[in-house]
Amino acid sequence: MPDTTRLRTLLTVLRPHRRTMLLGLVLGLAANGVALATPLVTKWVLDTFDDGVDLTGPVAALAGLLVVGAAIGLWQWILMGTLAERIVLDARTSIIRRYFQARVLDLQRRPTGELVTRVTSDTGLLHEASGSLVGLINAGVGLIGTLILMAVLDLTLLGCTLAAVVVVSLLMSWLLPRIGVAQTAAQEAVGRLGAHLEGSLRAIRTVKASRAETRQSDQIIGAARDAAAHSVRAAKISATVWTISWSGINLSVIVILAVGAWRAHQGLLEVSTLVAFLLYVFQLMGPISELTQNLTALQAGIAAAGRINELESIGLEPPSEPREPHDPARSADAAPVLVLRGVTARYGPDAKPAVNGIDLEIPRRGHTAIVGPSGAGKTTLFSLLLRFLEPEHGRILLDGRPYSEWTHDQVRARLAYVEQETPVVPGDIADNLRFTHPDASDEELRAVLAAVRLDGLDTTANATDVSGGQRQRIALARALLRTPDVLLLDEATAQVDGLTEAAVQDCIRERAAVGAVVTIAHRLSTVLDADRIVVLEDGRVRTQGTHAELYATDDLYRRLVEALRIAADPAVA
Ligand SMILES: Nc1ncnc2c1ncn2[C@@H]1O[C@H](COP(=O)(O)OP(=O)(O)OP(=O)(O)O)[C@@H](O)[C@H]1O
Repeated sequence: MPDTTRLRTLLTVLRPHRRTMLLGLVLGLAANGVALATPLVTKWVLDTFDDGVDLTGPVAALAGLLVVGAAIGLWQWILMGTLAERIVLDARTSIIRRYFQARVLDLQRRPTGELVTRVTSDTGLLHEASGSLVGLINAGVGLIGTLILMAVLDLTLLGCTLAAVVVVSLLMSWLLPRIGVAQTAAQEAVGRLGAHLEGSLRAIRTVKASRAETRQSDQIIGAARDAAAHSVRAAKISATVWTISWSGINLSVIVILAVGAWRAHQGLLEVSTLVAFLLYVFQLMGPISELTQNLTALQAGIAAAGRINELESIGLEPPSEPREPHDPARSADAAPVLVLRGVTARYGPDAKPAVNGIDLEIPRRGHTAIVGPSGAGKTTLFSLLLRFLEPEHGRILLDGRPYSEWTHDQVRARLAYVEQETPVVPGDIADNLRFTHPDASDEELRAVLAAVRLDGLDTTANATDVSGGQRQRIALARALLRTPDVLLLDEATAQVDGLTEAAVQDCIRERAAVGAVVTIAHRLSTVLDADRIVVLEDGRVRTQGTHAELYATDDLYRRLVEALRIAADPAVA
């Protein structure tokens, strides 16, 4: 991304705060004015001292300047510090909201850890950058103001100073862009570090069982080393710029002292003027170091803004505009609740269709089981029903109305989904059960826990402290709270205990008596229990019917059932 685009992104982030920045700038300029006046007032004190007149006025002016300067400086510091925090918070808020409005597949395409570092680490860099524009203008004005006042005091001495300023400026324009490059590289390494670390911690059991701890940690530490190496490079360049600037100014102080002393000796310059001039030379260090620091911060901010801007490429789900609410009375009881007509979908423009011309009706009541070989499109079908993925061709209808006439929210409010992996969300078991319906009463929680045979489970326990089977039943209980119209259940492939299997079975049966249940069936008992079975193959509906019909007529179905039978009862093998 070109630097101008990144800079524009940074400016977009800063724009809402322009008023505060303007106030910061005004305060900065006022502080600058006070600082610029101080040497002249000092000269006035010295001159008055020489003349032997009453010193009260000049000294009071000098003291007043110091107090006012300190007060303005303090105000500006707090103002800009608060602004910086607000800008970081705004950036974090907008990214977090964007993540949760994003299309599921767009989000899942990126490593989670990388997405996390954009919120935690990249936004942090905006902190320094937020004040940098104000700082740069302030420092520029301070620099020019100092040079003008130096010109007023003595042109010859100004010549010596300018030589140092020119050398320092050239050096900065050469070295500063390199700091930006190093910082971008460091941030990218931090992103890789986050992605790798998150993935490895998530798979910690596999990592340990594979005795891959050292290999994994070495790889992750490699990313950390990269980040450190790039940051060290940035630090070295900063240090070089800083040291050479300091030395240049120090050298010019010595030259100015020598030239000034000689000129004072010749009677061409008053000693008080030399003192004031030297004070300006020391003050010059302020704007110069401010310029260096702010340019460095700006480079870091531009790098961060660039990385934050990349998140714009994450596609969002269309916003949910309130439309005509669902009227259950209007939907004919006999009509299917969900209908797919010629639905084709793919995961990328060049990918082959994951489902192809699917025609399917889900009756308002009863259990429909989806079976098919791996990669047949079962999960894709669920993603389409849940609107994680949009069809390329064809339509999906809910209560006879196409999905396009419902909001994402309205569709999802009618469905309950139990994932195969059955993840628990952060919090205790009660939080997990109330995840879809936060207002559910304790009574309701007890009822669904009883339904999945987890009565007596301590709902205040941490949700991660439960067994795999319990986790599946908690996920099912969450889906059963407040009776959904359609229960979508992606059955776990892992073997579960008999009690869990029986509990799941009973729940499916009870739900199917009053509503629609669609399962991606991985268990023989689920298939045998279904009212209707849909066989998917290569993204198409191969056939559908009851177990008896399909077993008699379809080979693929027979083979799938045999495989499940062997899995269910290894003794058969
Ligand atoms: N996120 C994805 N990105 C790209 N392609 C995908 C993605 N998910 C699935 N596919 C592809 O879409 C096709 C259908 O996959 P899907 O996951 O729907 O199959 P499935 O029947 O659920 O398989 P399994 O039983 O193994 O879970 C496969 O060819 C798969 O490679």
